[in-house]
Amino acid sequence: MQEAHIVSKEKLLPVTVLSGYLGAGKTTVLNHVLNNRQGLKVAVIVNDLSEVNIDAELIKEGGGLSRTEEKLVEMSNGCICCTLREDLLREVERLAKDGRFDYILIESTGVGEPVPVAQTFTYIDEEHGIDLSTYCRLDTMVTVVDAYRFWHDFSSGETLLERQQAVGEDDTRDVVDLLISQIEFCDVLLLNKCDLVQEDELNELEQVLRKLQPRASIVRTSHGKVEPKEILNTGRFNFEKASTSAGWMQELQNAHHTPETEEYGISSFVYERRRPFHTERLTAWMADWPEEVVRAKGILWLTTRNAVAQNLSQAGPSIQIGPAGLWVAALPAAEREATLAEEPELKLDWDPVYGDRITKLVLIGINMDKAVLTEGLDRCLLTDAEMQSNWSKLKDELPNASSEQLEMILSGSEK
Ligand SMILES: Nc1nc2c(ncn2[C@@H]2O[C@H](COP(=O)(O)OP(=O)(O)OP(=O)(O)O)[C@@H](O)[C@H]2O)c(=O)[nH]1
Repeated sequence: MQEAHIVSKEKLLPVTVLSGYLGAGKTTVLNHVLNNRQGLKVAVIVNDLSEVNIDAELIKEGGGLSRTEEKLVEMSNGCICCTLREDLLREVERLAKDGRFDYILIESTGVGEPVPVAQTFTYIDEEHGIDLSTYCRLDTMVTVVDAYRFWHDFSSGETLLERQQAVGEDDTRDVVDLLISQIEFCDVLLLNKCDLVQEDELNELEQVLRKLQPRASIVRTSHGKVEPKEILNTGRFNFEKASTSAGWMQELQNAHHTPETEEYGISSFVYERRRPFHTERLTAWMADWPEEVVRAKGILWLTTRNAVAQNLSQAGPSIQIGPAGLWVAALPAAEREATLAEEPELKLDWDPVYGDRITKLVLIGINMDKAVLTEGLDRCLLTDAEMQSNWSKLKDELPNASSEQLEMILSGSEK
């Protein structure tokens, strides 16, 4: 029988997770905090993809942990966001039940995604019957950004596999997509290695990060020297807020339009149209992606995939398009009515002719010319004459139109 373990909310063990790309300075931050932790008894979990846990060695050498009173848990040969998720659950449960610690600090691998790690603390794991929220609370998600290498990594166009940093053979992520996912889901951004970057460049980078992630506090550090109170016991984590904190999402929901920064020309806007794209023209436009657009994200209406809304996600040179789900307008009548009855808010933005079909794209960039970009995208929309033509003759050379999707498009299309 499972031992009952009920802890009052104030006594829940706080947890801080450090994420950030390889070499950004996570271990350096960890060592600094351990050496300045003001009497807190800390348990540290260090995750390394390889068999040899180098970071754990660096922490032992760092001398910030008391050998008798504290604990260093090494989790090697996998990633706590995927292959070692169960091990993470069990370790955290064990450390919390131990009752000796005031805090758990976790250093994720440089290639780890923060969302699944946060989910581990937020949701009951039905499979293993572990509910970490009865023992501990996720206090702060921290992302360490390497101010010196940021733009190099952001614009490299390389995949993790090409850099031999992938979690496995099927890990097809681009370096930039990983950087973006770490920045867009966090409570605190540590802009580290500031000693290596000019003030002006730092100001610009900070403004870009602020646009990409308006909710997080941004702290500049050199050699990981951060005030522990910036990342411990901040009480900042909130899954709901973190999940919707990305700059593009805030912009899309119109909740938070951060003003343009004149000095560095960093801005954002939403491109919204109730007319589908001519897929070939849009593909050509995207192939020559305007490099002043740093991040674009949103939903596309493509003529050649008229039944399925498409997600577009771009960061630097990485552009991904994939199905987001059927437009409600493409559902058979009975299903459509049922969906509208269930989700009446859909009616608020329902077009009498096109239903929920729409393109809504957030563009974030440096020195963007909104008029030029808007004109460029408008030229990719169907013309009035094309709107009247037979859309099934239009070509679609986007790579991920699987036959299954195309089938849905053909049978679901009302055109
Ligand atoms: N100049 C400079 N070097 C730094 C700074 N922070 C860390 N470093 C160095 O950068 C290198 C990587 O730092 P780590 O702390 O090991 O980075 P990490 O994010 O833990 O790296 P992985 O565990 O490989 O993902 C080390 O050689 C550090 O000494 C900094 O602010 N300035």
